[in-house]
Amino acid sequence: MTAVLSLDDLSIGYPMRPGHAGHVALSGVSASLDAGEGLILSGGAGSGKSTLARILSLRPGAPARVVGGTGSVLGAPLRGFGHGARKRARARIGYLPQREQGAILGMQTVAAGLAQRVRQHNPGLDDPAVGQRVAHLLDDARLPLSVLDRFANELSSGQRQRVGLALQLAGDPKFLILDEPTAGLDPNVRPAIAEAITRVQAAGGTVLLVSNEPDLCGSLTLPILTLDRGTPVAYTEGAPRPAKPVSA
Ligand SMILES: Nc1ncnc2c1ncn2[C@@H]1O[C@H](COP(=O)(O)OP(=O)(O)OP(=O)(O)O)[C@@H](O)[C@H]1O
Repeated sequence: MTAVLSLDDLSIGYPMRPGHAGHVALSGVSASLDAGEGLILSGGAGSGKSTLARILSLRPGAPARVVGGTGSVLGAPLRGFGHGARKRARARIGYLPQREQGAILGMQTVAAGLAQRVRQHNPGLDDPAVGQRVAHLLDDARLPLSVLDRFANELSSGQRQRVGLALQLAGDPKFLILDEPTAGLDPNVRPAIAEAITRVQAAGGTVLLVSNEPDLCGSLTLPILTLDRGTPVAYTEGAPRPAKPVSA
């Protein structure tokens, strides 16, 4: 079985640009995650967490580049040829970046934004089925139905983050990347995030969570990779996941 995430001595750098010297933001990162597994990335400010999360999302236009080692996500190589494979893999990756809350819906209401995302991933669904899926997504993100006709600027920042989560869950991601999803937000966001992680893993998806928040990380059973100034410095095994109950 191919690993969902495979990193071997990966280094990532920001290229030189006018007025800014290039620099290596991350080096020597190795990791492997199979379907259903997860990892927490922790570390201080500037340790390289968001840089790694962004590269692994395969979103185009990242300012950073892989400058050493090798890596792949959902079978797509992180560097070199493989644009087609990266595009296919990207469609199966959910990525909730840090601080991008304002732009999540464009000029649409929550209902329209979620329905659009559901249709993108399931072109054959009829309107009632799309509506049902949207209602499920709201439930999964612990949002009330009353947010459906709101625009992003009419939501609290915690609600916006949960809408961002629902948008990423709409495609049933095989790999879900959450970058500091609870930082600075109201405590209602935490259970929505923790439940989403557990649900994605239970469905066979893989999760990368960037977080330093003890309450969130402690509520999960995931291993923790700690970075310090661009270098991995510690790895803590996760707690064993509870066995599934055996039905008689
Ligand atoms: N667009 C950029 N251009 C050049 N350097 C950058 C850019 N973005 C981040 N860096 C640098 O890369 C390094 C890692 O930054 P990164 O944002 O990945 O760290 P982080 O661990 O996510 O920090 P935080 O917890 O503050 O979000 C830092 O030295 C940072 O200054």
